Amino acid sequence: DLFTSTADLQGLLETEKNVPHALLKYIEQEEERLENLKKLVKEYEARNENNIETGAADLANPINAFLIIKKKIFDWRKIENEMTNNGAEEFIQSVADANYGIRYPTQEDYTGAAIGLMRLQDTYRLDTRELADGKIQGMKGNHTLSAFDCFEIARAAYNAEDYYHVILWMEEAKRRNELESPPTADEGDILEYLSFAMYKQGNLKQALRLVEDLFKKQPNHPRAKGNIKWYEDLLAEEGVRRSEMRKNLGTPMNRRPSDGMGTTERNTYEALCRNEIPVSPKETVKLYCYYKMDRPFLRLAPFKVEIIRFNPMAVLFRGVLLDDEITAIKSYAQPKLARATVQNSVTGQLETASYRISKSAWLREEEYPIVERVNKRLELMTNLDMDTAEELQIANYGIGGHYDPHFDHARKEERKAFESLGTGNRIATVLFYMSQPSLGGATVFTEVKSTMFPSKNDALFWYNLHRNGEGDDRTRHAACPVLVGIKWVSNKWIHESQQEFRRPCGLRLSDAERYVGDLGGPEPRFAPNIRSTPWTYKPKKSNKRK
Ligand SMILES: O=C(O)CCC(=O)C(=O)O
Ligand SMILES: [Fe+2]
Repeated sequence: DLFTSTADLQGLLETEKNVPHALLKYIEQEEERLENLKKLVKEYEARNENNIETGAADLANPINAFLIIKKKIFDWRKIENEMTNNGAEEFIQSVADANYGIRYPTQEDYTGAAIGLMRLQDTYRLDTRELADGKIQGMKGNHTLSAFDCFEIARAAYNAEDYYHVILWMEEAKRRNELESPPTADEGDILEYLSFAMYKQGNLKQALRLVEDLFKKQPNHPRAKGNIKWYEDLLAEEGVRRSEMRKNLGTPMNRRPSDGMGTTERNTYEALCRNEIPVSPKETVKLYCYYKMDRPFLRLAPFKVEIIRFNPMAVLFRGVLLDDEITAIKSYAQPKLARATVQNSVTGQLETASYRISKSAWLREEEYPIVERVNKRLELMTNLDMDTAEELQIANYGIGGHYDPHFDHARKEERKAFESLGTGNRIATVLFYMSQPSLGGATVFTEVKSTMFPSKNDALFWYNLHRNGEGDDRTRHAACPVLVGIKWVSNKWIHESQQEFRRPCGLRLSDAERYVGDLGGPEPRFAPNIRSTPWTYKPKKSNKRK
């Protein structure tokens, strides 16, 4: 599929160049075929003149008759072959085939793109008309949607039984269709879909009015008349008197359907995506940045660390991936991009899901020296052991691409997760931002309510587990849909095993880092972060001992 990744969509534009060439080749083939057919016509014409005279006599002999039949069959097959063998199928296949260098969108891409647009509309509260005008948060694009485009978006919603969006987009289709000359959509179809969606959303009177409008315009419509009666009967059942059925329509109800997410979480998630939830100055005043120099190498090349949140701690490493490294990593990942999967919490199996729309690829350090270099850097950044970490994952989001709120770590009930890796749970996450979308695409934490907009070259880091090994559910987070622009990220999921001395266990839930690699040394806010104090066991002094 193409809609799940903008990187692949870009490929579509580039490979479109090949279409004229392929079409020309097909036309040449067709011309040759028609020439052959013309030759066959000539042959037949010549033969017929002889045959008609001698043919009748030949038929008397059964052997001759048999041979004539046989010959006719073979002749006819030749014609049939020449006629049907027009290579169109092969041509279509070659165009649809990625091997030819052209990947053509499928119906699924079309639907996926439409659903992505509706997700953007919901998350960022975009007005349907403005969106159709190509306006996004005041920015004017250079394309607008026709009535037919709106109709198609509405139909994608209809197929997903999402009548909320059917109403929004069919109404827009209707409005545009009335302004267009000639109209691009079929008015009858719009009215029929719209009236059905009105009925589904609990607006019987509106449904009746629309279907009557349809009947007025198309008295021979196969369903209009029957539907009028149907809606009238339903209204009567609800105790509406006949004289009232066409009065007091009011504004139609149109409630957004609930998806898998709870309403509260969804509201928080979307508000965070719009960056509408302010952080208290009481919290922000405590934040600071420092140079991480707690490893010998870092004395020469310190990392710039910004603490962006305490409890649970998250930091941003500034400028840890160079532009050239990003370009290289993207190019390695591009041919490997595949639709991102999620783990089924019951079976542990990987599957695709509409709540995660992106494409991703894994890069092995054995294969790419740059990836090896990044892994080494990750060790210096986090002070954690990278031998047990997962390979570097690269992700590119598509139209309205997003990832609904989730945990990176496995929760207690998800026993099967990471079982095959044998390296324990995901202790920490590093998220490199490899591009900066113009609008949207933030990483948001729905429990602690923080929003982080991607900034290219930087990396976000947080611990997923408490020091006692339990999952820290305050790390629940999501990737907001990309509104305008392109989003590339890269994740490193670091695991528990082999961190025994890197991040020693804490006994209480409250044992928490105040900075990256905190082993109990002074806070970098007050002292240079030049040495990680080795972890030592210090028993509490007992009062009783003398
Ligand atoms: O892309 C993002 O902002 C977050 C991605 C993420 O949470 C994930 O891939 O697990
Ligand atoms: Fe995540």
